[in-house]
Amino acid sequence: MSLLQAQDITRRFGGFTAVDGVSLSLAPAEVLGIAGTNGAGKSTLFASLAGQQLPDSGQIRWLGQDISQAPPHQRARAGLVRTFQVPREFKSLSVLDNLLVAAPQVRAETLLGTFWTSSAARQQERALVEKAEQVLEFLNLSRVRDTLAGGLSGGQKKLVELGRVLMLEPRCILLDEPFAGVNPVLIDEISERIRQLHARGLAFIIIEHHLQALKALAGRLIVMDRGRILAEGEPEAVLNDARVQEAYMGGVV
Ligand SMILES: Nc1ncnc2c1ncn2[C@@H]1O[C@H](COP(=O)(O)OP(=O)(O)OP(=O)(O)O)[C@@H](O)[C@H]1O
Repeated sequence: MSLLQAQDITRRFGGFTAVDGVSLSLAPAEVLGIAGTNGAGKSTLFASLAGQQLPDSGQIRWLGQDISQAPPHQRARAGLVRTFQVPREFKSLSVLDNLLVAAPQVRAETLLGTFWTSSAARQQERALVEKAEQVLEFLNLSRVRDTLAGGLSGGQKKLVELGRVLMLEPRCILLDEPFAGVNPVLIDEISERIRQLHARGLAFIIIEHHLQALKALAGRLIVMDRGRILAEGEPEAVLNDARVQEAYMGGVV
């Protein structure tokens, strides 16, 4: 059975159709890449899959269940999460606190240390801090644990964004341009973390303009153009497809 299945997704903004009848399916523990020209509808498709925007028509299934109308937090609780093209870190919170506030059980005031007195609550907080520290270690971010997130580099912010969704223990992560604004060393680092998570059984859909890095990760690639799927299949073959070459500036892929 598919982990995630989207059938005929259409999303309009006024008279403009940003996503036009897109269907895709993702197997458990698969890595699917999505590339495409600017404005092709990739992020809008993600917003429909993750629930930030409801499609005007079409159906989304998660493990066979219809989740088309489910809000983002319900999808996240079921294991489907996304990151954003522009990381949404809390700039004035430390890296550790950024992970803690992403955990579903945490109330903001607990982080500030006010009236959080019962021992069960303290135990829960300790367990969460431990979990966040493990995630930070995995992402090589332990040394910036107490740094304010607003002061991090572009690549580190992308790692924090990944850490925040890992706190939700997902089965599938939708990554929106994980390599945008990231230096080559951190692109390798982020790619390696994705590989490790994939080896542990996580599925990914990755939107990315950095095609070489995407090709190295994805087992299958979809290229979108003007709201539709232009080509789909094995990454090398898709990138060599004449229609794809044409869409990308007449041949420079
Ligand atoms: N909230 C909105 N209101 C109106 N138009 C929108 C809205 N969101 C997206 N669009 C339009 O829908 C189209 C698809 O946008 P989208 O961000 O999904 O493309 P994309 O493939 O992710 O582009 P990029 O690679 O540049 O991030 C664009 O023309 C965009 O201007």
